[in-house]
Amino acid sequence: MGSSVNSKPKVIKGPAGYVLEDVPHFSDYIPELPTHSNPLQDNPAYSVVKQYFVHVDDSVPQKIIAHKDSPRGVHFRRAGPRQRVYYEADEVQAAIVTCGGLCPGLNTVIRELVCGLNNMYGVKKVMGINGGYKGFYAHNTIALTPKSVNDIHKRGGTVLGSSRGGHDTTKIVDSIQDRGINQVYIIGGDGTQRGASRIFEEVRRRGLKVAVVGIPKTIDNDIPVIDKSFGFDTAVEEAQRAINAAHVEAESIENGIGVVKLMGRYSGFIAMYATLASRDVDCCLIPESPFYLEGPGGLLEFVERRLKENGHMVVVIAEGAGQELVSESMQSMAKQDASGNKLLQDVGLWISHKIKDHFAKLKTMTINLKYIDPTYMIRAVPSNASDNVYCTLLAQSAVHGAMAGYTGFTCGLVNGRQTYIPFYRIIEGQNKVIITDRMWARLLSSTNQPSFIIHKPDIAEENKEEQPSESAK
Ligand SMILES: Nc1ncnc2c1ncn2[C@@H]1O[C@H](COP(=O)(O)OP(=O)(O)O)[C@@H](O)[C@H]1O
Ligand SMILES: O=P(O)(O)OC[C@H]1O[C@](O)(COP(=O)(O)O)[C@@H](O)[C@@H]1O
Ligand SMILES: [Mg+2]
Repeated sequence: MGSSVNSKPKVIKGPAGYVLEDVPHFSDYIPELPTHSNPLQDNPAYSVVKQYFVHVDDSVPQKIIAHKDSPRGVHFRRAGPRQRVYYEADEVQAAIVTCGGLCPGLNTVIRELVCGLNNMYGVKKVMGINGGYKGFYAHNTIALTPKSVNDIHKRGGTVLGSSRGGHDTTKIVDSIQDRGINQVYIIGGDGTQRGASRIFEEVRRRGLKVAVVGIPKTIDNDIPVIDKSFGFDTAVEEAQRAINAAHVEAESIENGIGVVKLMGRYSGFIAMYATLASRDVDCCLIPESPFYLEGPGGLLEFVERRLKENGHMVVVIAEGAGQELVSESMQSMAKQDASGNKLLQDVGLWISHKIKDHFAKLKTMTINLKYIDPTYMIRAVPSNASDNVYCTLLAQSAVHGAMAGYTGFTCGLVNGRQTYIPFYRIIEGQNKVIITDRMWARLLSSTNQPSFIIHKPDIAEENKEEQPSESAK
């Protein structure tokens, strides 16, 4: 593992409560590095753009809703090309690595990093690290050229391969030094960005001129601060196809029930957006909103009612929903994957059995339930048009930032603008659906499903027990 003394956050304060949570720069720890004029100023495609270079003081506010007297609040550095760069083209040896689970758009980001480095800055030496973090020290590298990556954006997955676990900071930074790498582009989710932050700290401790740049990836959309992660739109679109199939099946048979499981380990964004987009879903269950099955206000009562009203229904369940219920009923222990993420039980299968058992016992209604699990199919598709454009902008922002000498940052869209966000802000928590926010209220009103809060008998009982009696006060 690297240095235990982490670099301090760079926070710059201005008038009227303005705060810039800035990102590290080579000049913070390496004095008197030479700079060069940005080659983009002679590039015919870009040289015509007025004010193509981003002003040094440009920043993007984290919150755009403002009150008359409220302070200006937290800002992030605006991404984009700078007038001066810290590398000459033939000096750069870039490396790209993809870590964690698959996500639509990974290949587009790889392609646009390679093409962006080459076309905008004339960088020819780009290598791919094979198979995630452990590839730095356990596998051979792959040479990447604009020609070799030309068509990869049309394919799902990652041409570099990926993995969980295997993050060894010292071995990774040794490999970076041994291979002469001076720009590292690390594409991955929350776990990956934590690993990237450790790599940055070790690189800085060793005083190396190596830009460490994170590009946030996760179809779960659970990375904080940023508007959304790439591949999320594609995943929601693909989820629609599964929901459609479930609806067609359910509608075509008496008392038909379609159950669709979608990804979302800790955050139910895909399930929520797919439900809102589809209009065919009767009930959406996510990890953030606990539910219960039996009794008044429970899921089974609701299923009965919907079948009586409509003759069919569709349930969408995020894989991380109701995990406590599944563990309770199957008496199983919590397990972890190689990266330390919770390994989930198949809640879709479990809930399908519970619904079937309920109606079998009830004997008054025969149901026809079809369970669809499209999770890995959704993750493996190539990105759609809007995600492709998003991936391109992210990759180009990453390249501009590294060339300008910034390091220890993740690129991200904040209020529709590309920004550079310090690692510590990205890894401090997880983005979750807030069930007291308007979006979840919109969902509840569109499905008319129970909120599972008011009537839960157990909660009422627990509350009763927790109330101290008059004599105990
Ligand atoms: N706290 C951490 N410190 C260092 N590396 C980590 C940490 N958490 C995860 N990683 C590494 O990041 C990589 C991807 O993490 P994982 O959680 O599997 O996926 P994701 O990045 O998509 O969340 C793995 O190789 C894992 O070892
Ligand atoms: O089976 P795998 O490949 O470990 O991945 C399953 C997990 O990967 C995800 O698709 C994405 O998670 P990460 O972004 O952490 O990789 C989760 O939704 C899912 O729980
Ligand atoms: Mg993750």
